[in-house]
Amino acid sequence: MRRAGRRHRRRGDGRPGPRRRGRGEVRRRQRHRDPPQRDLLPREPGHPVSPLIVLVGPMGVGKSTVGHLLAERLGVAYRDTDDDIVAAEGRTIADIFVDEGEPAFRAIEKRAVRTALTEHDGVLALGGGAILDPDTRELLTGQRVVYLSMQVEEAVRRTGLGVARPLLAVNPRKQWRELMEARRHLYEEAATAVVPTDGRTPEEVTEAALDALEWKEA
Ligand SMILES: Nc1ncnc2c1ncn2[C@@H]1O[C@H](COP(=O)(O)OP(=O)(O)OP(=O)(O)O)[C@@H](O)[C@H]1O
Ligand SMILES: O=C(O)C1=C[C@@H](O)[C@@H](O)[C@H](O)C1
Ligand SMILES: [Mg+2]
Repeated sequence: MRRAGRRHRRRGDGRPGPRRRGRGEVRRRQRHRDPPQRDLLPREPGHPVSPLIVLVGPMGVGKSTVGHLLAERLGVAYRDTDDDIVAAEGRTIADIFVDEGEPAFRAIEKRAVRTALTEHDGVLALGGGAILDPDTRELLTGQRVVYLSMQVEEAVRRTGLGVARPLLAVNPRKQWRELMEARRHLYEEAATAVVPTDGRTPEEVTEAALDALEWKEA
């Protein structure tokens, strides 16, 4: 994990490749290069697909808001695994929790994340708890993962008491702290870059993420 200044391996399609942890690889700085223009690039059949950016972070941190802004800036599509689940299941996430419980939701989520990681080549936001799954964490190795972080006061401001977030339905401040104690290190370990969002507008967070990825010119 690092906060800025990463270097990325480049691959043949003119965009930076995902982070790899091998030795002896060739890396070049991304700064001052053209922003990715996925839609303009011809892709051979069978070309492996992976997201340009994967956004992780807790509920309400701004993954959807910033994800859309990033996608617009980079000229790529936005996708969100929570939305995929709702569309595929035909019911809300809160309803899935109530009807089937959290373990069943996590199983659905794990499949949704795996699918999205192999189908989507834009900005992909994962549900806040997706990081809990060890297989998902393994799949994130080698991806360009941006962890959007925030402190508890900001979290309470942004999430409130909304029933749409079942894990924060009762005593959100305490529940959020407990969730983060269990998850913070997982987000950090998966992250290529950590972008604090406290006191920043969505536009400022977007700039900070592009900066951390050395895509300031996008
Ligand atoms: N940088 C920001 N500053 C202030 N408010 C923000 C910021 N980013 C997002 N918000 C607001 O916080 C709320 C949550 O944002 P958003 O839905 O994008 O978070 P999320 O991470 O996608 O949440 P979830 O995990 O529930 O999908 C929204 O009301 C949004 O307008
Ligand atoms: O943090 C979590 O565990 C969750 C976050 C949301 O994105 C949803 O995936 C769901 O509400 C669970
Ligand atoms: Mg969201």
